[in-house]
Amino acid sequence: MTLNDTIHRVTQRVIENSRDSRAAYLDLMQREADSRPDRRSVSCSNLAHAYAGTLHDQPELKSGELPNIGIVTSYNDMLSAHQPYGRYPERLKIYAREAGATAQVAGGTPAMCDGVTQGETGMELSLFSRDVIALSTGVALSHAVYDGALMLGICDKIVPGLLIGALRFGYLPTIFVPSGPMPTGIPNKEKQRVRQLYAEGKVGRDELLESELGSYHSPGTCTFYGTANSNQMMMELMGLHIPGAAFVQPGTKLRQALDRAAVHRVAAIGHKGDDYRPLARCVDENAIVNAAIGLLATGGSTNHAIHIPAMARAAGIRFDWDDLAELSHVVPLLARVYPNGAGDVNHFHEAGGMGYVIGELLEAGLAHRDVLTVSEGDLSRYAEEPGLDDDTLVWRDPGPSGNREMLRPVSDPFQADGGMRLVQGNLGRACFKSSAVEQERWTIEAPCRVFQTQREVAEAFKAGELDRDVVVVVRFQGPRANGMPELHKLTPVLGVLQDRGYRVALVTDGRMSGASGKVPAAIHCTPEALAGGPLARLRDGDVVRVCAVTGELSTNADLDAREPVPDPLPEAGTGRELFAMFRNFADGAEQGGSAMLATAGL
Ligand SMILES: O=C(O)[C@H](O)[C@@H](O)[C@H](O)[C@H](O)COP(=O)(O)O
Ligand code: SF4
Repeated sequence: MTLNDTIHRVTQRVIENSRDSRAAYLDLMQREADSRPDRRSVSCSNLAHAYAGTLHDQPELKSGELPNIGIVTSYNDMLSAHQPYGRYPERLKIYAREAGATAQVAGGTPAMCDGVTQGETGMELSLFSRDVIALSTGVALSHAVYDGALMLGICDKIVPGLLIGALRFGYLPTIFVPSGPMPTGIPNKEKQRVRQLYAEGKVGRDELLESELGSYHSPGTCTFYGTANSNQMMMELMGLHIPGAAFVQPGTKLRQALDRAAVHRVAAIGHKGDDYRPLARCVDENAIVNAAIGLLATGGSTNHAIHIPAMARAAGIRFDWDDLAELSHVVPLLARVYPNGAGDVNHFHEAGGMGYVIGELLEAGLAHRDVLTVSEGDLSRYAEEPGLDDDTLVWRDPGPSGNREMLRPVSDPFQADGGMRLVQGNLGRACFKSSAVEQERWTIEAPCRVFQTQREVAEAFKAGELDRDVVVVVRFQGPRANGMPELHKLTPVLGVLQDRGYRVALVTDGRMSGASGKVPAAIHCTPEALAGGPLARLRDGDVVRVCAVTGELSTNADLDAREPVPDPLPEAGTGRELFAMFRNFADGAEQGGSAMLATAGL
């Protein structure tokens, strides 16, 4: 099947817009590769420092003949998703020895859980933690003694941060190693129901905690299709996983076989072999467009409207929301996973999962087959699903959808177009995740109430002031104002208002969680309110229109005739004062909201 025209056109535009920056990136990677032909060019005292801690592997390392793999781990056991990584390094080192290689933990990165910081001040560090992770990855790999890299990370900011960091060492072959979702707990919709009851004061804290623990109950990634699981989807579509590794649960034999395969594979695709697959060449314009296509076809997290442009920049590629919106016109919605549907990622995986989605997209000419992956060949391998035949890892055709409530073919999708729309007008440009919102709510026009904190919204709700058709505006939540927190704690409140029969929408320059949905929301509004953006000129009662059908985000108020309200002062506490440089130099959400990339001139 030939490639869809629109996808072809968008990709050509991305290539054209990236011509100079991509050439400069590839040139730098080539120079980096050429300047490190061999570890034996590193001085002996430097090497001795690198090897001193690796008692088992010193003889092999000394020979300088075997590939040495750097592991970058984001392990901590506060993130349920990352808890399984605690034991990974020792196992990965054993697998490396089997493959005639050595492995070292090159370094660790922080990893924060947005589930823990949701609605708290710690959330104001969250987006910038991606750049801290990229910097930490850079620090880890700056010890130039590696021939390949393995990235251990799953959750929201971690995968984008690892990828951004690793791309600056893109001459190394690099594989992402997920550790899989936790088993299904209580249905996510039930969890949401109890939250709404709590917001209305109808159940108490004990009942709420019981329900939350029924959902988040053991090690593994949380099972909603939020940012973490969207990351896993993207790594498949970019060909950076062992095919089908995304959603295999921790502690299973299959998981172990996939981890083992990742180590064997990264040892085989280094520059000394005859199948060199450096990260810089894997992540090209086709791969970035594929990531966006996957996001749209599966109704993935809105956070990736920020992360994809940021990841692309690290590879010298320019990708923006016009590209995303144009792709969204032609990429059908093939999956409905909570918050866009009832089932979770385990159900999605059982129904055919990523193998099915990628197979459908490739078959219909809706994704680039032609990408260099870390596996053999092109993206076709990712249309298969892994399994065990006795103890041998095999890949099979996933067959038809095992559950048409959550996974559908291109010939009969949930929606003819993708799950994300661009809305724009005199209030700026914003993202609207249409996949989670009922179509009759795609247009909301109502007088607005303007807030500057989530807490103020909750108070107005409790006081009954929001019991009407309303566009809730929460401003000064952009990257430069306060680090662009997720405002997911608004979901139960706005959900209750919607369920009471009101027409409600949210407009904000902040983010929502990948777990948010249901309520129409124009988010990541850019330019942000700080320093005079249009949201800073809105007043209570102005009529605001959000329309995902026509792509509008506007008000009938004469904004030009008004002065913006003054910027709030930055707040201190929970370490926020340390992040001033990230806030001060961050660029817009559409560019990735990154001070690191902006000041690096990338
Ligand atoms: O973007 C995301 O996917 C979120 O950051 C997610 O990781 C977060 O932790 C949720 O806010 C928790 O979701 P619940 O509200 O369902 O607990
Ligand atoms: S998926 Fe979200 S809530 Fe779950 S561990 Fe990761 S960051 Fe935390």
